[in-house]
Amino acid sequence: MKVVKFGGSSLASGNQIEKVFQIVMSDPARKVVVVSAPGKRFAEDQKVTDLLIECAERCLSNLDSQEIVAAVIKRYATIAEELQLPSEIVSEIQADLEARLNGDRCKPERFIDSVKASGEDNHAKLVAAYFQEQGVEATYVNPGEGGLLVSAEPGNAQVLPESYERLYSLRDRSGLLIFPGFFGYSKEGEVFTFSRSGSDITGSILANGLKADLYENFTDVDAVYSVNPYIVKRPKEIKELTYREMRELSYAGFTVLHDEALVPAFRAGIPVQIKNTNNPLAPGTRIVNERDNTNGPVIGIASDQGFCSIYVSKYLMNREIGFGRKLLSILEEFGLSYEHTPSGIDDISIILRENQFEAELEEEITKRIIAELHADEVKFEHSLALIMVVGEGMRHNVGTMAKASKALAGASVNIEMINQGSSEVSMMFGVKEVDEKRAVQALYDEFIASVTV
Ligand SMILES: Nc1ncnc2c1ncn2[C@@H]1O[C@H](COP(=O)(O)OP(=O)(O)O)[C@@H](O)[C@H]1O
Ligand SMILES: N[C@@H](CC(=O)OP(=O)(O)O)C(=O)O
Repeated sequence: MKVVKFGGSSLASGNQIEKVFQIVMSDPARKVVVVSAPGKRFAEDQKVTDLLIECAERCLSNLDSQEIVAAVIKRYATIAEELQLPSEIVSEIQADLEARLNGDRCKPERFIDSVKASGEDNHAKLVAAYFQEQGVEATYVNPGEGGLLVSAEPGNAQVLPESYERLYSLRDRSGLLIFPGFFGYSKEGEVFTFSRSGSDITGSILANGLKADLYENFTDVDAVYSVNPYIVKRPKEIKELTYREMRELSYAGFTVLHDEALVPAFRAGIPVQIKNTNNPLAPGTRIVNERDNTNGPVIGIASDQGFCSIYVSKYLMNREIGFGRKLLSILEEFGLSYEHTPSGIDDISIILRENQFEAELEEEITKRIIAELHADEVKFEHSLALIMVVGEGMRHNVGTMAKASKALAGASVNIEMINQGSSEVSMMFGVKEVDEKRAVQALYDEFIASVTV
């Protein structure tokens, strides 16, 4: 039995949904279909989820949202028309969205989640209606009724462990099950969404809960490429990679799969297959527990922008008990989360996402670190990109770091920081954002383009 998830791009139009129908029907093992909200049909298009967020935020600010509501409804109406579905389905979607927009606004973040979740919820109903029109037994499943319980964290929900057992009973239902991605219900019965792109997480949870043989994730590319195709033209496709490799890569910028979408499948030992809705015969990429190391030390190179570092130095920092804890607790008090902490004898850098900062906060943090930790120097550095070089083979190869540094030097890229992950499957380089593309290309040429598999 297979759980199959289709992303927003795969469900963006009537024509795309027809392809989805053909794919699902071509394999009787495909039992559960997880759907996203309609995504972009072309580069400048807007995702329905983005429209819904804008709509909810306008409502909260008491601004007129009629135009955006109309744009959302138009997306569904166009799809329904293309699929020749009766117009009642669109009226139901409109009534549902209006009810949500007229709902309780006392807790703004929960209000936003309820509106946001309507994108997948209503699309699952529409997709189920289309399958039924084709004479197929297909039922929409509400995540609350189906057993997907999540923590009450708006926009960042986590699955509750008891969900898995509850979801198992979905196996007994007959026909296809059309399940909306991206959200679940708290124990109190309220809607909470995962973080953005979280329909991938729903698919993985369902694969685990239903003990599926395979979790297929259909998107708009033939495979996971060894590097972001927007940075390097026609990069090599990855045939197979491990959960650990993919988790590191998706965390570091391979947006093709949400970085939290691997753990549920991994825990149940279920392979994940990335496939293309627009080219379903392409084999895609398989994510498994172990693979043969046939590709050299590096399998993929991911990068992401928008980081900053706080560099703190103090002579004899290494001998001061509790220095790191005190430093991190200052950040905790400001509600900041950090990504990495490379350190030396007398210094430490803390890498954070830049979007958490405003200029005044920077000043306050600097003052507190100097006053409370008596640091010799505190320095903020902005506009950094992190590049993650990933591969299980790195554990068995000497000299990977030296080769990477040489490649970066050859491209005149200055390395701002280096961090070798304890897992030994990744190596991270911090560079200036302006150098990101050049650095990725140089590393790709060194480790991937030159290797023949
Ligand atoms: N290394 C990579 N391999 C493949 N796709 C990548 C990679 N890095 C980033 N992407 C992007 O991920 C996109 C697919 O993810 P996403 O847009 O979330 O699709 P969906 O709508 O199916 O959820 C691709 O179109 C591509 O632009
Ligand atoms: N629609 C949600 C959830 C999701 O997973 O979407 P997509 O499959 O289009 O990445 C979002 O945009 O965040």
